[in-house]
Amino acid sequence: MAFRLFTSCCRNGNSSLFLYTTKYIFSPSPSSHLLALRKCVYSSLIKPQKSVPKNLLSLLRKFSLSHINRRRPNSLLLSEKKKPTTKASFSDLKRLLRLAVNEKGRILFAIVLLCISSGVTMCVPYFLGKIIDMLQTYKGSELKRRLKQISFALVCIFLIGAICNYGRIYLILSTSQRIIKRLREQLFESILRKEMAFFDKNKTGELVNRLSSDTEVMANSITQNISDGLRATTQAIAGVGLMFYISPQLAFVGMSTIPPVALGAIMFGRYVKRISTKVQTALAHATDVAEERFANIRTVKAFSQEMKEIRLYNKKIGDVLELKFKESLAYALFYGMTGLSGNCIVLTVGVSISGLFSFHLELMRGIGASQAVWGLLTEENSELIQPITTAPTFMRDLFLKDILFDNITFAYPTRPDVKVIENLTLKVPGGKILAIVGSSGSGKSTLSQLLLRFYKPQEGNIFIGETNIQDISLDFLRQNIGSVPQEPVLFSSSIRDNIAYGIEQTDSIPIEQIYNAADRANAFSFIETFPDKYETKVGERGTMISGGQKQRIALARAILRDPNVLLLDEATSALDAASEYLVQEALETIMENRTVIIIAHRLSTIKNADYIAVVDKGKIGELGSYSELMNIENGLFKKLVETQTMVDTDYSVEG
Ligand SMILES: Nc1ncnc2c1ncn2[C@@H]1O[C@H](COP(=O)(O)OP(=O)(O)OP(=O)(O)O)[C@@H](O)[C@H]1O
Repeated sequence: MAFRLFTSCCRNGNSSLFLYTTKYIFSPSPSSHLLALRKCVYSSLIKPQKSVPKNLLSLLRKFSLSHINRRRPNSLLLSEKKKPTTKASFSDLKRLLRLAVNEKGRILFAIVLLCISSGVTMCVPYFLGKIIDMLQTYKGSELKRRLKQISFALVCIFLIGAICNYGRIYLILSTSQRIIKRLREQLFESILRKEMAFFDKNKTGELVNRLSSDTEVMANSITQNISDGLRATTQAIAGVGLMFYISPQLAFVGMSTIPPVALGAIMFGRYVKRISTKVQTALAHATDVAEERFANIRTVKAFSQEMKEIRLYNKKIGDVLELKFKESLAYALFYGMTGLSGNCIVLTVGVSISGLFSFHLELMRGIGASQAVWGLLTEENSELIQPITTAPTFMRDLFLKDILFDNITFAYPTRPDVKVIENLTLKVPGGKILAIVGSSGSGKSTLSQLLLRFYKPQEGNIFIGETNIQDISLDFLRQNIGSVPQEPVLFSSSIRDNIAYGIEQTDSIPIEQIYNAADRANAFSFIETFPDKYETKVGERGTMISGGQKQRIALARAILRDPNVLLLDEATSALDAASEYLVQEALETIMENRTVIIIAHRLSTIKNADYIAVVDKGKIGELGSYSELMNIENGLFKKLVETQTMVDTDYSVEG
């Protein structure tokens, strides 16, 4: 790929890309590889499209994608499977077992320990026989001496067995946890990299359940289960061998029960795999209900809906129980059958053979649980996210240019038939303030989501200067567009961490920069009143501080990144006059020398804007300054103002 890029650069005569690509190919160290790679990507940002041919840009994107994937040698993204299926296949099993490849050293050692401890267990009948022989053969002090000897030998052997067992169990359990950890890391990364549309379609609780429960079932099926299965295998081989040694005829009679039981085990295995997939899905639904209710506990309580929610959760858990009953029935039937066949053979051998069958059953359970996880661990619908680095100033200047929404048509992927935006063209002049107004649901926030590339329009393009935003790397784009949403979300950490959110090296950022951002957002004084100041915990989603304080922390967060483009979504509900004033004052100072797109609900904001765009049914209905729009007889904007949709704030009274 690197060489294709190289030759393409030569062909197109692009000197800077040529230089960077050459650096990448010939640079000796991995860190300079990365640097050269980043330069390649960034160079695509600063070049106007005309000088970087399209084929070269797409090659560059593919190249960086292949690089990102190479960064993850242990990646699980191996399967091309798109949707989870319920059909058992050898590749499912192979894929599940591949999870254990990185742990093969530990697993092999555990197997050696298992062989020793199993050997010890199998020695017991032999030694018991010896003791019985002694009791019959020897008397008095000779018997005592021999018993002492054999007891000492037995204690030593049992001790070795115990140590091996200890080592085996520790290794297997810790290996299982290591696999779970890796699986969860990769699953979390894969989920987080999905496009926004994926999150519209998948529920949070379900994803959380995949992350917590499914991964555990999968890992256990290839660690603990393999250990138990191997123990059963060694014991079965030794037991069957012994049976044939003692009486081949009897052994044949006893073994005749194995084929029907094996057939039954295979059928049960398939059934358990299907049930396991259903159980995990039902559990995911139940987790989703719990997660959503906990997250919105204030609404649940305010509407006194506790009993209804309890009933709903009980119903979901009831579904899980029903499936678990079916699973238990299958297990009970299975163990009943294997127990019966075990009794038909010699008891110990029977137990080992039934252990083998249950190994198969557990493996099927693991495969069942893995179906949805494999579905999530694909590159499908994933965004190419690169680590944030500070871009040079000359590249950031791109974001001072005009922003053009060029003939955009868009429908949300979950509702493809409803065109939220249709043939919309809007130019936001660089360095100016544009207020977007319009009735609720007219598509204002959608425009900001398209600019942040949360979604891709079905038709049309968005340009910054002459560069299509699709040709700008995602991290670079989002790093340079500061966004303050209508309802800012804080994470359950300290105020300091929340302000620094979005800065890659949160710990190394000088505290003065945080103070400065807080000061500019008018948040400094209220933070100082808290006993723990910047280390104050804000609670889950910032529930421990007020709405106005939350907004100012979110503003400080946006200011700290010093973006050239600001996207502000004003809250529709009015804050108290003092908070309103402080937020507004902060906004006015930070809007200077930036391109600002503000989804406006307040008259004061609208009056301060250079331009006002009225969005009406997914199109731009009117565009102009405040006085221009107010002068349009029966105009959309005039009507909006007259019908008091806007929040009019008069700070002179209470501010
Ligand atoms: N994630 C989504 N999936 C499907 N439809 C959506 C999604 N988000 C918004 N919509 C729909 O798109 C339309 C435009 O929504 P948008 O949020 O852009 O409106 P808005 O003008 O910002 O409204 P408001 O002023 O009330 O915030 C609405 O009909 C809304 O229901």
